Amino acid sequence: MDTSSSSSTLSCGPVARKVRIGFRCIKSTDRRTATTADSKPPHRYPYSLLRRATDSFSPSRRLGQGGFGSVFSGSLPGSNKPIAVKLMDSGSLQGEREFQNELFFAGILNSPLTVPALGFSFNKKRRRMLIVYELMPNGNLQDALLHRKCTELMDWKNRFSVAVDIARGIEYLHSLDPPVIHGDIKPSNILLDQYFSAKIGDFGLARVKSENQCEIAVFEGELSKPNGGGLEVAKNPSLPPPAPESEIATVDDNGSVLETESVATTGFEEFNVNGVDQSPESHVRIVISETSPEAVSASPTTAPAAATSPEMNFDKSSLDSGKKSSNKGMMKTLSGKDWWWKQENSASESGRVKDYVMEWIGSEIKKERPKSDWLGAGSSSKEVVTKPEKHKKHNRKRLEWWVSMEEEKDVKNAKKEKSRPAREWWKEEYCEELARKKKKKKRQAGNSASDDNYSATEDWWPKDEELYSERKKKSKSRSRRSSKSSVDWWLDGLSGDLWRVRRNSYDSGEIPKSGGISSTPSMRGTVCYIAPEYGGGGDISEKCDVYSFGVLLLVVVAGRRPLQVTGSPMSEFQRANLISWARHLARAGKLLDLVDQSIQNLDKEQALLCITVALLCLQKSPIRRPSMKEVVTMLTGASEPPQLPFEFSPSPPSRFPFKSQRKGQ
Ligand SMILES: Nc1ncnc2c1ncn2[C@@H]1O[C@H](COP(=O)(O)OP(=O)(O)OP(=O)(O)O)[C@@H](O)[C@H]1O
Repeated sequence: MDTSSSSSTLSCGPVARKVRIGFRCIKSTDRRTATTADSKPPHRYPYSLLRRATDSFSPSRRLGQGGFGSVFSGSLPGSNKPIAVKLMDSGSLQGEREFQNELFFAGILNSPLTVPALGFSFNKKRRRMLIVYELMPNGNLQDALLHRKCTELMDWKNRFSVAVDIARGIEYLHSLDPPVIHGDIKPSNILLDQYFSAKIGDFGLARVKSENQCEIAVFEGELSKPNGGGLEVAKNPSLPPPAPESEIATVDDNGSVLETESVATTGFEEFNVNGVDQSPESHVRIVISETSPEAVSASPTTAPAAATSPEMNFDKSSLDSGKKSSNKGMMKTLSGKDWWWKQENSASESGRVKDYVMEWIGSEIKKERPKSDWLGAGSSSKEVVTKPEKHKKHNRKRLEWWVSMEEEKDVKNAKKEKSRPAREWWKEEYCEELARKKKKKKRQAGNSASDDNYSATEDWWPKDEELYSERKKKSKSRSRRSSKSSVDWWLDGLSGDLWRVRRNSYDSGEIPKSGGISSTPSMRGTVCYIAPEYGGGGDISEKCDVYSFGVLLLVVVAGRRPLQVTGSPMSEFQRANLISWARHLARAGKLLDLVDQSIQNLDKEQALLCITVALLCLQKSPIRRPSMKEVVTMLTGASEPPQLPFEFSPSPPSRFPFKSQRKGQ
């Protein structure tokens, strides 16, 4: 593996510590190879051993609380390697599913950029599930940066290094085939080792990109022109176009078909929804790629959708060969990491993950499984069963045990979510527009507020009709909220039941805690970090992680939460929403105002670069966001970031949203 890192001794802080400040140079391909080669099934530890190792899960050893339980520090007898034991509380089906998910990914991921998992344990009697990780001595980034304010992280070089580590980590996940989407990128899921190197953790909500998911690729400028030629012109204005399916098969070295790929092209107007402009240079290509059955099974909630094979137009010319070959390699990677399914054949003693999950949920699955299951066994759909299809079916059958009782509910929930209208109120980028219109109306009505500051602020926080009506419906909660200010109400909207996402006050800011528990059923992601399209019930894609990374990058640079209401004067109030604030500063040409004042040895250029990259990642339209690969090249200086979109270009002070429009006209 091509891994190199440089270290230097940090002069700040009470004790000089060795902190890595260089960048590891790990190519994606190297990582994949390394992952395959080093991969070992997680070890199954006796429950009693882990209980002893953590002093019976002593509160004094508690490192933190997550969505499905607590994490404890400990040490195994005869080993000087400290461990972190994640203990799932009993009785939570959601937690159970996340646990299985996390364990699955713990087994297939093996990179210096992710938190290393050592094994797992299970106690049937107590209904306890445990995952054992290497202990990350510097805890999570949220805590280190915002609570403990570690001196190490007050040095710009280290902070920037953390940002690059995270970007590389996500890039690594996306570079796998099929790509792994983390789905919950946020500072508390980033853990710091003894050198303050950042590693991605908590794969409870991670997903392998599903079979039918659209991979949206946008190429801009040079990138948009394959072979330096002209733009590909969209042929199919609608998605999915009714046409016979065409496929490309990816074969392994022995000539066996590993996967097939159906491809379609479409016009960018397809994505030109919600008034998002597409630059003339942009175009969109949609690749509908099939993943392996293993991948489908790893993604319980997305799998049902994957069962229905879409009929897509196929445009061979639009397939780039690089993609095909990389797919081939990556498919092999996943197959090579097939320990999960192959454990039956292994001579391994107690490390039978499958057995243990069978033990845990097997009988319940039999009881609860629907007759026509989406994994293929009871499929009634008309299909010509080709050899590879047969092979797939066989695999699918083998994986049936993966289905948990919650699946059916999830499918229903997902359908409901999709039929719901997009949350208008999330469209922060249009807040300004709204604010302008409202102001104009007010003025026309002769109600121009005497206090400019007040009216600006009021407009700045969007009032959403939908939220308003939902609020009306919920009379109980309304009466509780009535005593709060409008901002409290808005914050409640963010954290509350309108989005069924993981909630974590710890991450987003001032949202009230609910006993420290951050998980809620169904949808994924954490408020403030979740991409708007996903919150609206859209498909999860790599671009969701890109968005979350954008928020995280701003948090790293600004040293504050994405939502922070201090209760101080109106001027503070305007900065409460970090994303909006960053956008406003971009327009005002004052991006550096966002930078954490406590940072030492600031490299202004790098800081500007980070904010610029963050704003690119935070574009509402997923297709306009850069890929993580592009993010890494920009952050490491291997490529120049493109110009910020027009709406972020500095404009005369009159356009600054918090000042009177009239003055500027
Ligand atoms: N390997 C580890 N080493 C050190 N601390 C850890 C480790 N794993 C987890 N922790 C600590 O335990 C906390 C809880 O972790 P967990 O992944 O369960 O939940 P979370 O990410 O904080 O919350 P959520 O479930 O909402 O995503 C983390 O924030 C971190 O502080």
